[in-house]
Amino acid sequence: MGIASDRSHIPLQRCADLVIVSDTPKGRGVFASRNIPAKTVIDVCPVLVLGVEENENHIKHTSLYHYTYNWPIVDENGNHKVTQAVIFGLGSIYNHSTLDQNVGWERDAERLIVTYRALRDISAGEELCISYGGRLTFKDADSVETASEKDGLDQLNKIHLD
Ligand SMILES: C[S@@+](CC[C@H](N)C(=O)[O-])C[C@H]1O[C@@H](n2cnc3c(N)ncnc32)[C@H](O)[C@@H]1O
Repeated sequence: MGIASDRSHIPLQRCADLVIVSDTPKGRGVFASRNIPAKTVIDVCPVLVLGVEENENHIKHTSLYHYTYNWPIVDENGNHKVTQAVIFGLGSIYNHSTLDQNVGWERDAERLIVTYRALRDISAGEELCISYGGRLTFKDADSVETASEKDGLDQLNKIHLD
C-alpha cells in the first residue's frame, strides 16, 4: 500500500506566514501576515484525548483545562461520552470570536487530528479566530458593555464604603 493511500499516514499542512502576537486583549493570538483565500487549510493539529476520569479528577483543576476541546468518545461498553482533548501546536492558541470567526475547525476522531480552514477570505493583519461554542470560561474581550451594565457600574463606582 502506497503512503498516499495509507490511512495511518496523515498529511500535515500549515498555511505560511502566520504570526503569534503576544499582547492582544485576549492574550496571545494567531494573526495572518498575508492574505489567505477562503477554504485554505490553515493548520492540521494532532490531539491527545484525555480519559474521562483523568479530565474530571485532574485536568479540570489546572490551567490546561482552558486549552482543551470537547471530544466525543465511545467507551468500552459502547456508550457515547464527551471528554476533553489537548490540541498540540497552534490549535491551542487560536482565540475565540462569537460574531466574527474567520476559521472553522473539524475533528477527525479516528485519526486524532483537528483541521482548521479559512471560512472566508482573510486579510493580512487580521487575527485568526475560531468558535469555542458556548463553553466560555472568561469574559469575552469582544463583548460590548450594554447601557444597563454600564449604568450599574457607574452606580457602583459612586458607592463609597466607610
Ligand atoms: C486556547 S487559549 C488561547 C490562547 C491564549 N490567548 C494564550 O495566550 O495562551 C484560551 C484562552 O485565551 C483567552 N481568550 C480566548 N478568546 C478570548 C476572547 N474572545 N476574549 C477574552 N479572552 C479570550 C482566554 O484567556 C482563554 O482562556
